[in-house]
Amino acid sequence: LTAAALDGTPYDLVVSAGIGGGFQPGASVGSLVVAEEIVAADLGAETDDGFLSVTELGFGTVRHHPPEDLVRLVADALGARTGAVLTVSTVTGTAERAAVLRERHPTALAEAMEGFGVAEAAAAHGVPVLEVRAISNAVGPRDRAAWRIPDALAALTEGFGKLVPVLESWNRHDS
Ligand SMILES: O=C(O)c1cccc(C(=O)CC[C@H]2O[C@@H](n3cnc4c(=O)[nH]cnc43)[C@H](O)[C@@H]2O)c1
Repeated sequence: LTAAALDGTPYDLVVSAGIGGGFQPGASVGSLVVAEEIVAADLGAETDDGFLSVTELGFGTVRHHPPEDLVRLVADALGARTGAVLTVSTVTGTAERAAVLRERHPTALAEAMEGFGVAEAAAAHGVPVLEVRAISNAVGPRDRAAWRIPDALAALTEGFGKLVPVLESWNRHDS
């Protein structure tokens, strides 16, 4: 982003894409999710009164919002669901942790590990961001053998084929 800006050829859009865990039953394995919100779900502090996000602690943000019109257009083109995509630094591996995340983020459809960092970089450059996740596994008790990474990557590849015309015709100033 910095090099492109310095070159005088800045990007119009940043896309964070990859596989992710899906909260059930909303995001089944093999489906696609487009983020309405990109949320840093574990950035903050544990206290006697529970988890406090950095925003609640008085600094920073834990949410970025992709352009609403673009999210709708992309989700329609891909046949994807839309919801919050959580960024976590530890892959959820228990039903208890999944329930905590669901309670804190009722609109969450997926979790992954990169989206918030990518969105922070995009925001620092004033560039809009989009996050697309192909669901490779259910969020919950760890069952590595049940991850379907090739299927998810195939779904993502197919989705990207449909994404190009949408991105090419999108005018960010419509949003
Ligand atoms: O647990 C393992 O043995 C293991 C082996 C290979 C890769 C991993 C990963 O955790 C890959 C993380 C990678 O995939 C995204 N991802 C996919 N599913 C999830 C999830 O349920 N929760 C968080 N991240 C997930 C993530 O964005 C990374 O790019 C583990």
